[in-house]
Amino acid sequence: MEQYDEVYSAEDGWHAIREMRTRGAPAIAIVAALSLAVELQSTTLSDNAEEVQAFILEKLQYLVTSRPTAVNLADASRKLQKVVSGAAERDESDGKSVAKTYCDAAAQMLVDDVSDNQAIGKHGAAWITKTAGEGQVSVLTHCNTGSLATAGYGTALGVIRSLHSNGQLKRAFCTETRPYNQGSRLTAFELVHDKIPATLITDSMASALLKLKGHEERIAAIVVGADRVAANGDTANKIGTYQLAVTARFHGVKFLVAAPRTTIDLQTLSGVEIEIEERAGKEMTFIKGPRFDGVDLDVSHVETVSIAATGIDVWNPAFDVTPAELIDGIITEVGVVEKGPDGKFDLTFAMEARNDGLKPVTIGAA
Ligand SMILES: CSC[C@@H](O)[C@@H](O)C(=O)COP(=O)(O)O
Repeated sequence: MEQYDEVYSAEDGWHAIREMRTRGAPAIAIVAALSLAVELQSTTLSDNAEEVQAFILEKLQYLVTSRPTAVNLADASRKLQKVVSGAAERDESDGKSVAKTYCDAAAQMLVDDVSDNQAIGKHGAAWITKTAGEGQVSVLTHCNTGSLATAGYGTALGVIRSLHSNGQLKRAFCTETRPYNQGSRLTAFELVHDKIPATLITDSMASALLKLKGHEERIAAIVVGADRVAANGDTANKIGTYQLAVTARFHGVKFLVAAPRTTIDLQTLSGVEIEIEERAGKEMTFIKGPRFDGVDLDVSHVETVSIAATGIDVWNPAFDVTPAELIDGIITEVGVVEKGPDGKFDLTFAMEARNDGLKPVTIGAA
């Protein structure tokens, strides 16, 4: 079932993010930025440029409080604040022109995210096929990193889309991604929608999949998204990512992180500095689904049912941090960043690389 929620204000955007009606690091940033753009268009604004600037800054600061782990939102807020400050300082500026500059910059973020994802898909697919050699390959992914988590196309799912459109994909495997089931609800939906050959597994089946079917299915890589990549390459992503990286290393399967550079945070030096969001225990102890009368499912009646003993204590971190040492490459829109001879990632180089065609970069094998 597809349903669209309408967002008219920064407050609507904040709630859509906090309540996870929109989620995924890049999508959170874009929805936040656009929610304020919509509000600006329907608000009677002051003619005074500085007053409008102050209004926008206050709303951006509020939006950033919606969820802590994904850095894209803080990054977008910082960039938009800069754009707005520049507009307010221009001699001829007035309130309306400051608001228009904001709205144009927010709309451009949407456009840029889609093209960045397509470039990520292309670089990731090239790296994987070059590393795996002749023939089609399979890939395992976690959580949802597709059109429902970004402005469109997706990051890790963009790599899968790119492999599929090149005729290089044998099969995509996706985890259920407990406790919120982004894999079975969202990734599986996107894979079925795009008619990509795909198989759903529970999170606990990943090691068995690599051991029992890795060879036969030619599972060349586990590719995941990211909510924040620290300067040393440590990566915060959906809970369960870390254990996938451990099992990938044990089974000799490549482990790749696919993320636009808006997800790379050079201010955060390593994973220990990343704040991990803890969510309500009810996400684990209850599940939503159609009413079941013992024989048939009644899809017209969705109900929430308890799947755990009442009273049990629950720990529900939404993300974990995968140490850089377990990551083989970070796929960005300018190329795949590999470790240098010292065994470390140099993400500064990727952040400085240009993607406007003036100074093409090739990082890694892509
Ligand atoms: C391209 S999205 C990358 C990550 O944001 C994604 O894998 C993820 O962890 C999303 O978490 P969520 O809690 O659903 O917002």
